[in-house]
Amino acid sequence: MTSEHHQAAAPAIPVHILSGFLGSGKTTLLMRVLEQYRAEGVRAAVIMNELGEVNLDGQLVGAQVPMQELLGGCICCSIRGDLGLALTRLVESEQPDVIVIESTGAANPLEIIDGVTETAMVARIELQSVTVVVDGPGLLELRRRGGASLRLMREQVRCATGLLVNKADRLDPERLVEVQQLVREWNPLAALVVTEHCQVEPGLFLRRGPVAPPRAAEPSAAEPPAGQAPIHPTHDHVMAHTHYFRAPVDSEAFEALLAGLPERVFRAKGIVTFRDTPSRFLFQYAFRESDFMRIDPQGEVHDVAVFIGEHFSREALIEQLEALERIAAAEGKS
Ligand SMILES: Nc1nc2c(ncn2[C@@H]2O[C@H](COP(=O)(O)OP(=O)(O)OP(=O)(O)O)[C@@H](O)[C@H]2O)c(=O)[nH]1
Repeated sequence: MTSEHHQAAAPAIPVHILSGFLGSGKTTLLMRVLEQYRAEGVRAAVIMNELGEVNLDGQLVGAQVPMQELLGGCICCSIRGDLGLALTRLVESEQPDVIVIESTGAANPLEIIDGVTETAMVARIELQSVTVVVDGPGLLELRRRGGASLRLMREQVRCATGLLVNKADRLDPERLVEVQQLVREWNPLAALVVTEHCQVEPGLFLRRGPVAPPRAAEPSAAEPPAGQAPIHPTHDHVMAHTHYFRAPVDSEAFEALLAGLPERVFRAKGIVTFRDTPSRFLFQYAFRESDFMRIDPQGEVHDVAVFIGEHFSREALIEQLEALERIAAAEGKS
């Protein structure tokens, strides 16, 4: 029974899930949507889930937007119970007009959909959409390599009610068509737009109002086609390493470290202080592209870097990071 049939009951709060592979542009889209909500006077609340121990993207969300953080694990498994708790807490304390859940890029959206719908039995919420941001060049790279991450990306695409094929600026027209065809093969039903930096028309995604219920496109996840590996996504293979910097580092050496990251590290982000420039930076790295943004963090925020990828050598990375700190310390003394 819908809420209209209950004169006394307040309408359910729409919940939108924002999913997509590591570094695809979820936070970029979230910022746009929050800006839109703000302009329209819609009170939004956000749940952010990060694999690392710190929420760097949370730095970008303004203090006026109520936010619950689920850190150090993935909502679809290790901290799934926390999702229900975070949702009920937001409903009770903030009574927002809308709730957006940004999942980790490693999450299986089916599990999150389950988590939200389970909570909807006890809290006044209603799942309205699952928007998935696809990293265009990243998808082609993963397709070349195959494996568990490709299967996870496919599962995310299958669950979507809305799809953004993002980073179109980094694809030539043929490759862009290739990505669209692949995505359409996996999910023929969802609304699909091609974007650069998640620029979508206002109102296209994460809106209030009914949408088709999320469902996995055929063939179903439970029944993989004969001869194929089961497509139950697993992200046991995805690991995160969090490094807290003990000292400012040299900017060129740091950029060289990012440029030389092994292929298996898909994603890195963090806050760094460089010894050779005056301000602090939020850095982003996804599929070999890096980006630096000057920031002035509120409160006490450590310099930290989170690296996410598939079976990479944690020891080798730690050694490189420590070498960076040692060089900076030695040069500081001389
Ligand atoms: N070239 C290019 N870069 C983009 C585009 N969209 C986003 N980016 C960049 O990609 C990086 C990752 O973007 P985010 O929005 O943080 O991605 P995310 O999916 O939230 O990342 P995780 O939360 O770590 O999984 C940032 O440096 C963005 O500026 C795009 O269309 N083109």
